[in-house]
Amino acid sequence: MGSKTTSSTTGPATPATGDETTTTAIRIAGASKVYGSGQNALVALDGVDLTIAPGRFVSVIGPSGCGKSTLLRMIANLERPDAGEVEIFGASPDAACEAKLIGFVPQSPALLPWLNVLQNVTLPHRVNRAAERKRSRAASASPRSVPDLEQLLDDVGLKDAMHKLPAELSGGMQQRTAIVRALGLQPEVLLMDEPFSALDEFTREALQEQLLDLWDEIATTVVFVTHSVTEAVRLSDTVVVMAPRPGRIVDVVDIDLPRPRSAELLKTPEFHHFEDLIRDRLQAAWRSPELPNAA
Ligand SMILES: Nc1ncnc2c1ncn2[C@@H]1O[C@H](COP(=O)(O)OP(=O)(O)OP(=O)(O)O)[C@@H](O)[C@H]1O
Repeated sequence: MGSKTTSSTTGPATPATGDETTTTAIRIAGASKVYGSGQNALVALDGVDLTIAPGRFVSVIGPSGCGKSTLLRMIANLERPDAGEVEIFGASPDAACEAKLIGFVPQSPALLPWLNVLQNVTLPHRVNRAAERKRSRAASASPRSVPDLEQLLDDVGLKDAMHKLPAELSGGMQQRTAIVRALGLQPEVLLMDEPFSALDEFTREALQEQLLDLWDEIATTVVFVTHSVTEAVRLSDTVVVMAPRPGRIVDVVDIDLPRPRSAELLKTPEFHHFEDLIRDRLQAAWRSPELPNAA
């Protein structure tokens, strides 16, 4: 059982092959983000370094306003850093989006209300397929294989809801639809911003289990923002702890609990050990002195 402090490399040590692109899924180096200017400048992120190996499940946790979403949005190419670099498999976030390497699941599922579940999850695929057909014709390459989206819906318990509209679904069902929609594009990196925060505890636990099953099947790299210590410990290989004012990483803790992580594991002393550890680190993050504003 181990924890690393103030290191921000997650995953097995990167061998010194010189070819970092194959051993690093996400590399963030010295990334800073300031909103506003002058007296109103707010340093949302200050000199963040983080390296994530392919296939890792990494959660980001920290007090409100510490920059978790900003960090995620930077990886997703929805924000640009004011300083520093972000790379996804050696490419810029722009190029990674263009190459469809990134899937994003926001806090609210954002389904198209006039399409049923199956149509919602297949829509991005149909749009991409048309674009890809054009590309592959030009490059004489074969298009990417299509995942079995109906099977994925079945896997998360939505078989009987495939032809229902979003308005006919519970919050948990809508969020499962959004997850399958993101996974349907077989992203190399799946970014999830508090996807289960609006759900009741039982639904949340069930979805955690289903997400872990899907992750196991699809073997993608996940960055998952959460406020829940239990959720972070259950899901993750690594938990990144952030502090606010300015937003920064203060701790990186490896969760070396066995997998699969069933609901039973949540009751074990080993699990509680990690919960306590992360809670302590979070409390320290709350108490950590405000650093001089770097803006
Ligand atoms: N577009 C924006 N313009 C101005 N300030 C912003 C913007 N986006 C975020 N901020 C500020 O940057 C800081 C970090 O925001 P961010 O949403 O990344 O934090 P967070 O850790 O995800 O918060 P929460 O846990 O409450 O969702 C906050 O103080 C927020 O008010």
